[in-house]
Amino acid sequence: MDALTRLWTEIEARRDASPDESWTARLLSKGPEKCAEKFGEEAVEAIIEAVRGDPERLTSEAADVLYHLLVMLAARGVTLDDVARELDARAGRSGLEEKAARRDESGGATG
Ligand SMILES: N=c1c2ncn([C@@H]3O[C@H](COP(=O)(O)OP(=O)(O)OP(=O)(O)O)[C@@H](O)[C@H]3O)c2ncn1[C@@H]1O[C@H](COP(=O)(O)O)[C@@H](O)[C@H]1O
Repeated sequence: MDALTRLWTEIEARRDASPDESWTARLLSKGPEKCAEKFGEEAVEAIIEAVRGDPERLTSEAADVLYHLLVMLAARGVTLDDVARELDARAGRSGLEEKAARRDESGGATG
């Protein structure tokens, strides 16, 4: 089992745990908005470490980001499988190609 799948399984298993015993349960009990806020904070911390350029600290912050991303998804009923399917659907299509297609659809607006 890969690390993300293991983590997702643990998060799902903590849904009904006591908020006194589980950080995941505590976060989920505060609602999706709080989970989203926490994800945002962790993302900013990862950005700071990416700019500073310390690989070990960035690795640690990236792990926090991935954990809090999964909790945010769980709070809104989106599964890791849902995201994996979306990624698979994009496989093999260059981001540049996808952006060009969107530009054509919107009549030439750039971004
Ligand atoms: N991967 C994680 C994980 N990453 C981060 N965190 C917690 O996220 C919390 C972040 O809180 P804070 O913002 O207060 O911490 P911080 O970012 O250091 O902020 P400052 O203190 O710097 O302000 C900390 O309590 C971390 O321990 C995690 N908590 C749990 N997991 C996984 O989830 C599983 C279930 O954990 P529980 O739900 O706690 O049983 C664990 O076995 C782990 O695998």
